Amino acid sequence: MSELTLVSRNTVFGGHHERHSHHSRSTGTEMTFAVYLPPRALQGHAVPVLYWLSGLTCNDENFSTKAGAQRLAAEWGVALVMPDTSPRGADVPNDEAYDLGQGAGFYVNATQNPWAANYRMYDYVAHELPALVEAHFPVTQQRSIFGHSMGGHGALMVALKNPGRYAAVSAFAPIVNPTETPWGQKAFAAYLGDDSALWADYDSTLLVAAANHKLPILIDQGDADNFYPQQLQPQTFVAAARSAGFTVEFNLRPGYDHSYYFIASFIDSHFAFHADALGL
Ligand SMILES: N[C@@H](CCC(=O)N[C@@H](CSC=O)C(=O)NCC(=O)O)C(=O)O
Repeated sequence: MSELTLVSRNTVFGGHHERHSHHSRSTGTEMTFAVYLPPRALQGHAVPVLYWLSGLTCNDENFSTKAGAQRLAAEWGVALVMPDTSPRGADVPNDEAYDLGQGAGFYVNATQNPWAANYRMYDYVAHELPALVEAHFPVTQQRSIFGHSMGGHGALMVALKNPGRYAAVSAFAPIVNPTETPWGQKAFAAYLGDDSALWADYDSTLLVAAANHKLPILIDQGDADNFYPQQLQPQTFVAAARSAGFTVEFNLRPGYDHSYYFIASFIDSHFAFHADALGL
């Protein structure tokens, strides 16, 4: 278990918003993540954890500073964990495009060079980070997960691949079918190779059809999102999930785009959804 180095701590809504760095055995790099500990945790109670996965170009700070989530985490008494979206560093492979390389790890374990050595974000967010969080902070083993865009893909995919680990999953404008849409096809070809049959293991729309554990799912999508429907296609996932017997709430939000303004507008309902699933 790696040691944590405290990077910063801010008091917000009576809790602590902390950034920590540590050596990751998954990525072989120094990783930074943020955790929000609500007042209830600071008072000595173990609290459930809500994991947030961000989208392309983000690190742990986008959601921390733009979504308004700490007020809700304080009110509901849940910890929030916000990882980076890729390994980083001068020695870590990168690409000049915003949708590949640093800031664009797609939450997969890369098998192709030059990415394979460091781009193991599936192992990081699904296994290493939860173990680290549960060892270092006053949290229970109750978990839930949500995310945005590339992080919405990550949240749905990680939840579906780990039955019973998460109480619920929700997403804002998720990339639900990366094997069939341009962002996903580009990233999966680079990270996983040209054999598209090997991509299915990370595609939520394909995973949901075969999933036995039916956790509740919530998806919000803005209809003024400039990446909708070309990159996102949430209705494809919703149809597959409902056919497989999942309960899915899907909201198409008139006038909303892909930004954190959209996320901030509906973050309350995502917290209420996860709180209900966590029995809060
Ligand atoms: N720079 C790109 C668009 C990048 C972008 O919109 N990133 C989104 C996530 S998109 C899917 O994963 C984001 O969350 N950005 C960070 C923010 O704080 O808004 C372009 O120009 O098209």
